[in-house]
Amino acid sequence: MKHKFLQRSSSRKTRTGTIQCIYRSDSRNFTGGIGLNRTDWQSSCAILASNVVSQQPETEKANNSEIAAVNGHKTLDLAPIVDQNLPKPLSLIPDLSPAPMHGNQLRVAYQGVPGAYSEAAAGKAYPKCEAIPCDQFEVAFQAVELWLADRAVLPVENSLGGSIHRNYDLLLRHRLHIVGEVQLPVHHCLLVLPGVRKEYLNRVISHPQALSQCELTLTKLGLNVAREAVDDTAGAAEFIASNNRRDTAAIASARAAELYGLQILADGIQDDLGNVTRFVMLAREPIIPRTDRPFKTSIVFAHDKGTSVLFKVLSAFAFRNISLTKIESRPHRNCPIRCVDDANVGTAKHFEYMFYIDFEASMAEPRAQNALAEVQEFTSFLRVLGSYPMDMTPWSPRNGDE
Ligand SMILES: O=C(O)C(=O)Cc1ccccc1
Repeated sequence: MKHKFLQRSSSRKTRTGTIQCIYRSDSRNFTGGIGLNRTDWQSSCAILASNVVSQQPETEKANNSEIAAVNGHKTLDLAPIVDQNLPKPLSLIPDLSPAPMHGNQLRVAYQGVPGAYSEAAAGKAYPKCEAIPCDQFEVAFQAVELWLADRAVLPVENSLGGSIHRNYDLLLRHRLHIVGEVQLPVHHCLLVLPGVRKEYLNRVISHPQALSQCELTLTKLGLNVAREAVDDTAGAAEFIASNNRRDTAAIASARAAELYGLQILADGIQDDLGNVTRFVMLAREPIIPRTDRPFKTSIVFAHDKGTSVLFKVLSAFAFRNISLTKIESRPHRNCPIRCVDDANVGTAKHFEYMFYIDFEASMAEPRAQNALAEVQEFTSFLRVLGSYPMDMTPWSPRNGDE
């Protein structure tokens, strides 16, 4: 895996001819998508498939590697990198010069600097990829939208900390498709400059998820010092090294210690051995759903009014024996509050929500198509975020630690 840098841009490339989302024609307030009056899920899939094949032949190749990678036990194949050679993350894209050609190597944008867990997730999903560090998630999304990268990798949930809500919001704001997932066991270390002892420390810095995943252990270690959140774990390690901070420790990976010349003061400091983060892989085009291996599908929906909508939606899956692996609600950004007039009582305010559901079926399966056709009946907005192979990697506490 090699590195290069991307910068942020305020411009966007216009996209044409692909189905971004499928929702009812009476949906409003949402951009990005082609409305279909009455969903024919079979033909939608066929359209998706023909778009993929005709517009982007490279996707076929990537599909195969996507499917192979999530089912295999691949480890990151990274040669040690000298500090000065480490790339600085993309922050601003000053112009829209065309992306350099990289032959067949898949370019995967991630948020953070080398040594971040997202980089490890990119390596697990696409073992021979070129990982491209970006300073923000927005930049990683833009990198794909502007063809500077082929995939973006996004952490969405953690077994200890739960959903990473901001990233769910990003999925909705952008038009990328989920084309894969990886579950990465996360093994945190406490990193300091060589020779630094616990007693010298007055601050621990890291990504907010890492800080919350290690809270109890830090307290047990007697580290009742200030916690400070930074953008990514490896960035915290880099900060200590480049600023020679002998009063600060970082929570990051062993690989970050190696890359930035830090010492591991404590190893495996996550509060739970089974600390796993789930990442999704995003692409400009969806992959063709298949039925010959376990697939998962992610959807997001909203509803205008009506009672028991959630119950009805859940029953559409339950009646077809489709298991849900996730359900999450987020306040509705475009329409966060609903006022209900009641002549006697006045005006009541209700929060409005977007619901995210992951279910264990492929959009190529009639039962999934039928379930979504039914869900569409009860909802004002429905978007398929992606149908993709499930990460079936057998898991044990030390398997695949980064
Ligand atoms: O900061 C990183 O290294 C990330 O990739 C985000 C993250 C942080 C903590 C656990 C998993 C992912």
